[in-house]
Amino acid sequence: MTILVHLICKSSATFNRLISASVFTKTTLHHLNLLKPNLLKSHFASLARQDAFWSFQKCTLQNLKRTFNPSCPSRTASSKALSTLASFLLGASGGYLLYRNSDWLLPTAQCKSSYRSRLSHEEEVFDKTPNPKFKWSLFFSLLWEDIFYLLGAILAALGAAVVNIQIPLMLGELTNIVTKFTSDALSGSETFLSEIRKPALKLLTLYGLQGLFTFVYISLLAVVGENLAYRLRKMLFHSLLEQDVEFFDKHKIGKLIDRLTTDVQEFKSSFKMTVSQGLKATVQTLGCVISLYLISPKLTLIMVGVLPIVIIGGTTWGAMLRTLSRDAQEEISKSTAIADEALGNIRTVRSFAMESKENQLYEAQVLKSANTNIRLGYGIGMFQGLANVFLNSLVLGSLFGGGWLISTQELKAGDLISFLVAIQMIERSMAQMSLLLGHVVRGLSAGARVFEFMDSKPLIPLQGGKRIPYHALIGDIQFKDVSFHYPTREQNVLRDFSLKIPGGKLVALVGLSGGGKSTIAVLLERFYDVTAGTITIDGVDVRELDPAWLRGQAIGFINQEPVLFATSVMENIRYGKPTATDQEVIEAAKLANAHDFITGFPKGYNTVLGERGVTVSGGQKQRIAIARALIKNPSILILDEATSILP
Ligand SMILES: Nc1ncnc2c1ncn2[C@@H]1O[C@H](COP(=O)(O)OP(=O)(O)OP(=O)(O)O)[C@@H](O)[C@H]1O
Repeated sequence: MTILVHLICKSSATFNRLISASVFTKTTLHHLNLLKPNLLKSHFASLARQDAFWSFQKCTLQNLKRTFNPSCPSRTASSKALSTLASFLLGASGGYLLYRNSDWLLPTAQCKSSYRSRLSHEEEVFDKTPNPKFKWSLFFSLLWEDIFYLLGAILAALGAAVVNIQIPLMLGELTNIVTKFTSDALSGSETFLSEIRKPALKLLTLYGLQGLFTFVYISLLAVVGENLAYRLRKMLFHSLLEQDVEFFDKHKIGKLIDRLTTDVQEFKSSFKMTVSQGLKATVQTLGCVISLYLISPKLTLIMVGVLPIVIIGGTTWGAMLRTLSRDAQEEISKSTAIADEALGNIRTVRSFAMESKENQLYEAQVLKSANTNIRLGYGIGMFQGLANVFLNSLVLGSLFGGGWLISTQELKAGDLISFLVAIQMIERSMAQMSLLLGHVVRGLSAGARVFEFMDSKPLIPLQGGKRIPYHALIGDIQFKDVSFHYPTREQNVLRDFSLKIPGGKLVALVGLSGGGKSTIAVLLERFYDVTAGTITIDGVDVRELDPAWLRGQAIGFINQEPVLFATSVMENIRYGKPTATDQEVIEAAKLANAHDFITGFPKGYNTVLGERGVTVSGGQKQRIAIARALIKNPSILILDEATSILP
C-alpha cells in the first residue's frame, strides 16, 4: 500500500528526520522507518540541538516559505538570524525564556506583562455573543416526553394547595366549638367529644391528604427534573461535540463546561421549585384570599387593597435582581474558566513559577464574583425584609380589624382564627414566592445559556458526502488559489496559495513560525472552510467529501501537541480505530516504535495514563499518538511536528 507522508516541519530535528527518511518516498506502511531511531541519525544531528544555529538555516528557507504564503512578514533573513542569535546569547544569560525553537524566544518581562493582562484581553476574543434568550418551544418539546409525570406532579401540588386552603377553615370551625364550651351553658366532655369528633377527624384527614400529595408531587417532580437534566446534558454535549472548530476558538472551554454542569443544575432546581412551590404558593394565596372573602368580605377588601402596590414594587425589584443575578453567574463562570485553565495547564504554570500570579488572577475574579453575589444578596435581603414587614403588618391589621368586627358582633372568634391562619398561610406562600422569584430569575438565565447552543447547527457537518473507495484513492492533493483567514481574526494566513502534491510523495513544508504550515494541514482536514479557492483530493473538492470519512479514514493527522486520554495505552491507540483487535494495536505500536517502552511499563498496554497523558514522557506521548494515527492505516499521513521531540 502506498503511503503519502506530509511532514510539516519547523525544527531542525524534524527536518533531519525528513531527510533521513526521504529514501522512503514511495514506501509501505511497514517500512515507515521514519519513526525508527536508528535511522533518524543524520549528518545534521549535531546541528539539531543548536536551536539558534538552526534558525540561520531556516532563514535561508524563507524564500521557499514565501512561495507558500506571499503575505508572510518581510523581515530579512539576516536581521532575523541576528536577532535569533542575540536571543540565544541572552537566553544563555537567563534574561529570556528559552525553548527548543528559537522563534519562541520572548523577553521574560514581556511575557509576564501579557500574562497579567490575560483576563482583560480574553474578553476581546471569547464569548462576544449577546445575552442569550430563553427558548420556550425547545423547553416544552423537552418536557413533552414526561408530560404525564408532570401533570401528575402539578395535580398533586394543586391537591396539596387545595387541602392547605381547607385547613384554616377547619381550624376556625374547631375554635368555634371550643369557644362554645367556654360558656357555662354548655359543659360535659361527652357533648364536647361528640361535637368535636367530626371536624377533628376531617382535619386529621386533611393533614394525611396533605402529606400524601406532598410525597407524590415531590417524587414525580424528581423524575421530571432528572429526566430534563439528562436530556439537556445529552443534547448540549452532543451539540457541542458537533460544533465547528471555529466555535471552540470563540468560546472558553471552562464556560462551556459550566453550561453542562452548573447551569443545568441551576435550571433543573429552579424548574422543580417553580412547579412545586410556585404552583402551590400561587394556588394557596388565591384560595386563601377567597376563603378570607367568604369569612369576612369587609376585612378582606381592606387587606387585599394594598396588594397592587406590592406587586408593582416586587416586579420592579425583580427586574433589578435579574440583572444582578446574570452578572453574578457570569463572574462565577469566569472564575471557573481561570481555575480550569490553570489546573489544566499546571505544568506550564509550575515551569514559569506562576502560581502566585494564577492565585492573584483567580482571587481577583472570585472576589469580583463574591462582590456581585453580595450585592445580589443585599437585593434579595432587602426584598425579603420588606416583604416580611408587609406580611406581618397584615397579621396585625387583621387582628385589629377582626377585633373591631368581633366587638360589633359581625365576626365570631373562630372566624378570626380562620382569618389569621389563612393570612399566615398567604404570608408563607408569598414569602416562598419572593424566594422563588430569585430562583426563577436565575433559572431562566441559566436555562437560556443551556439552550443557546443546543440547537445550533455547525457550518461544516460531521458527516455526509462523497467517499473515494480505498483502492481508488491515489492521494493527489491540490490547493488552488486558496485564501484563508481564521474566523476569529481578519488577517489572511494564506492568499492565492497554490500547491500540488502528487499521490505517493513525501513532502515537507518548511517555514517560519506562524507561516501557515499547520493551517494547510487543518484546511486539508476541513477543520475550516477556505475563504476563496479550492482544495481537492484526487480532483474532488474537500467540501464535497464526507468529513467523517476524510478525517476518520483517509487522513491520519498527528498534530503539534498530541493529547492522550486518561485511559489505558491500549484504548488510547484503539481510539484511532475503535474496531481494532489487540493484535492490531500492538502492530501499530511496533510501527511507531512504541511497543518496547509500553511493554516496559509494569502493566504494559493496560497502563492507565494520567489526564491528557501527563504520566508519560513527551516522546512516549508522541509515539503513542503516532500509533493511534497509524492504526487507521490512512492513505494520507500528516505529521505536524509530530516527531519534534523524538530522539
Ligand atoms: N485558531 C486560530 N485562530 C486564529 N488565528 C490562528 C489560529 N491558528 C493559527 N492562527 C494564526 O494563523 C497563522 C498561521 O498559523 P499556523 O499554526 O498555520 O503556523 P505554522 O506555520 O504551523 O507555525 P508553527 O511553525 O509555529 O507551528 C499564525 O499567524 C497564527 O497566529
